[in-house]
Amino acid sequence: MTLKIENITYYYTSPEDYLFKDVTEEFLPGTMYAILGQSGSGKTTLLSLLAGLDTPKGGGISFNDKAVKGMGLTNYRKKTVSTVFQAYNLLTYMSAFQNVKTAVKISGVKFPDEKAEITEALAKVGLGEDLIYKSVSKLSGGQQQRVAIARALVLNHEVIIADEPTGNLDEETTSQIVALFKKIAHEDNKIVIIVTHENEVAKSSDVIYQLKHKKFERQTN
Ligand SMILES: Nc1ncnc2c1ncn2[C@@H]1O[C@H](COP(=O)(O)OP(=O)(O)OP(=O)(O)O)[C@@H](O)[C@H]1O
Repeated sequence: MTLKIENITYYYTSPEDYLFKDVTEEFLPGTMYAILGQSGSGKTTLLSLLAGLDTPKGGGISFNDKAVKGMGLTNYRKKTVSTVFQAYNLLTYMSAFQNVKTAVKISGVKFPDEKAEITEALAKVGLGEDLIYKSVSKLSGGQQQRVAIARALVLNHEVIIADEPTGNLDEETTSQIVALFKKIAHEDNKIVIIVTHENEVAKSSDVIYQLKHKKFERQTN
């Protein structure tokens, strides 16, 4: 299982004004990656390519040696990759359980015992039955981010991508969420890729990519 980017190039307006060019990397299961870089360096752009929300201007992305473009971006998003955002992006008038259930419904996946799958995903992120039926608007920021992570986990996708997932959280909650992502990478053998500007998050990752001067520098912790 590998997610590969091969010679990818991206720019918004003109090719001369590229954000990155000819970047080749391989992302492996069981590994937590952090993407660091200054504001405006292109971290979110790279993530949107890895998440199948956009395609590179040059080069290609493949999963298990199949081109993402060939399988179709929607298909790739539905089957392979789940995304977690800084702002949680939950339906706040619904409970945690309903938020995860909605994601399952949208995906079209049919579980033999849906309730058990949803409850298990929520339990995995540390949310028990006392919390999962409450409106998410009544949960703390850290708990809401856990709901968003459970929503990403329930479909059992191989790639979990997160854009500044701890950006709204305090230090202690950040450590807990980072530990959770690490557990998902190491114990569930997933490819976890996190964009962050926080050194604390980067330090806990297995591999750091630093977007610097339009190039990626790779560093192993
Ligand atoms: N839709 C767009 N059209 C044109 N330029 C864009 C667009 N989206 C982003 N950019 C520009 O591309 C550059 C990279 O943006 P991106 O959001 O990927 O950076 P980032 O490293 O994630 O930044 P931050 O840490 O501030 O979120 C920025 O200069 C930004 O202004």
